[in-house]
Amino acid sequence: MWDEVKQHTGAKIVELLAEPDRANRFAIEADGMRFDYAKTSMTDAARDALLALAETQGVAKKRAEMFGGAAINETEGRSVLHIALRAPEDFVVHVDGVDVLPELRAVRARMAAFAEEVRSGRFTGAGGPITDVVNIGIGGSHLGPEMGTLALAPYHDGPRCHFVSNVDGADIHDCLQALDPKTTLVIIASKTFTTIETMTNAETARAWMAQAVENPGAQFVAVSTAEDKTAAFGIDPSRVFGFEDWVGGRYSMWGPIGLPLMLAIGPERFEDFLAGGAAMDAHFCHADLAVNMPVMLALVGLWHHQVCGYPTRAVLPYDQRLSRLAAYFQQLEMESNGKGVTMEGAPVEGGSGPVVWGEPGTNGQHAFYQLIHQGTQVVPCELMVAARGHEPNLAHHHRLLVANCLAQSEALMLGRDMDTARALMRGAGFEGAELERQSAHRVFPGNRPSTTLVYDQLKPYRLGQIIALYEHRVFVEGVILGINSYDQWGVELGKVLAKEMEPILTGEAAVDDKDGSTRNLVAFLKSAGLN
Ligand SMILES: O=P(O)(O)OC[C@H]1O[C@](O)(CO)[C@@H](O)[C@@H]1O
Repeated sequence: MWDEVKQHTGAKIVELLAEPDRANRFAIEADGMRFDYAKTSMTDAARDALLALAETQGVAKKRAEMFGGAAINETEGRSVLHIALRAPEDFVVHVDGVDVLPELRAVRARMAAFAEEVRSGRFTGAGGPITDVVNIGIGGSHLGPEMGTLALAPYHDGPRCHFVSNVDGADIHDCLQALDPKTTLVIIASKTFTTIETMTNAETARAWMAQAVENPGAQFVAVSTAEDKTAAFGIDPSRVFGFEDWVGGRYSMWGPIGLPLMLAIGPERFEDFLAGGAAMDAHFCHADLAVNMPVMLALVGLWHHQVCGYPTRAVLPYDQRLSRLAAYFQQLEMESNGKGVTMEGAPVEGGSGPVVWGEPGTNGQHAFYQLIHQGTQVVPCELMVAARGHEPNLAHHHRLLVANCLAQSEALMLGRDMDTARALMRGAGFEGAELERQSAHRVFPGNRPSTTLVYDQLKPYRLGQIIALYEHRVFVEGVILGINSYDQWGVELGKVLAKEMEPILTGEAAVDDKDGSTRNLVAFLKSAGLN
């Protein structure tokens, strides 16, 4: 599948950029955002070949199937309809013959009414209006609301929101110790309401609240598809916000899982966030493939990993408030496309999705960028930055941020050759063998690819666009690879073995069946005070 595209590798980015109008022909501007992929080694011929692949692999057909409610998550027999959570008024989609939009809108209206009650102080805890909200969830029931709430901090005018995910007791301990149970609302967010981390933390939170509050259940909210289980936990149905199993966990922040974000920024701004997502959906559905942002972002991703063989990609937002974006994209991309077999069960050609990682700039520049510039493996960088921040009195900070973002992509591309390094070191007084040695350390190979996404400001609408852009990128990559991007069987085995392991630690089950390494680790932990 990749042979034709592979013939087009090896171009020098600076030479490509010297071609007429490359900077415009390898960029897409739509609805207030510009995606620049001119600083990659993708040639016109490579792009044509990749676009041909997108056509033959049926991206447009699959896209229509997804938006039409077909059960494209074939291994679980489910539709994939997170797009319905943010759909415009005139959108209609049926699942098993039922128009799903009215119910989704009814739940959103209930969420909004509840959020307004909490934000206005009409909904009270035992000690008065709610000051703090603790969201207990993990994976898709945690990363989206946490990332989004951090990202949109300038728009917060509701209660403070906190997030607990890890089963490590340190997480919930450190969160709760600063809070007053009488004015705290706890959201238990779990699609299945069975996830061990979330249910363990939920029990701990309930016990914490019961020490100070007569009816702790009254300060609990549940977000789940499993309404029988939320009832069994003792949460009144009026405070349960349900959603359907055709919304994948990592795609769920648009619906009730986004409740903490709605509480923090208010229902109206949450609607702006949804509108941004819907606008990206419209672009994805209607723009030609060659000028379609999610499609081209996906083709750049495939170009770098499956064609050029770069093992990872870095997400580098130049925005401190996007500090959890890389973690969010890690789940979105790696849980979706980290699959070794195609929908038919055959090995994936060219490998599954890459490792995704990153940190906000400029912090990363003083840490791992060394390897990105001079290490021996190429790391394609996905940069993003807003034209302006939210602190007009600190505009000079923001200018520096933007300057660094642009300078990094330039430095990665240009590099520094030996002659330039020699000139530099000669100027510093070196000569002979020492000049050669010192200069070698100051050479940058260059020709390192990056893409840059720019927009005016990180407001709710833009965040919605960015998240939907990456969701559809994952979809397109998955379709071309032939992967089911919407299941996650790879997380199951560890869960099963952890269940077996716990009784071994308490001594209720024997360790003898385990391998020697595990037996020794258990023995050491026990001798070191395992509790
Ligand atoms: O919302 P739940 O059912 O608690 O699941 C949390 C997360 O766990 C996973 O199933 C992985 O273990 C994710 O896909 C999901 O987002």
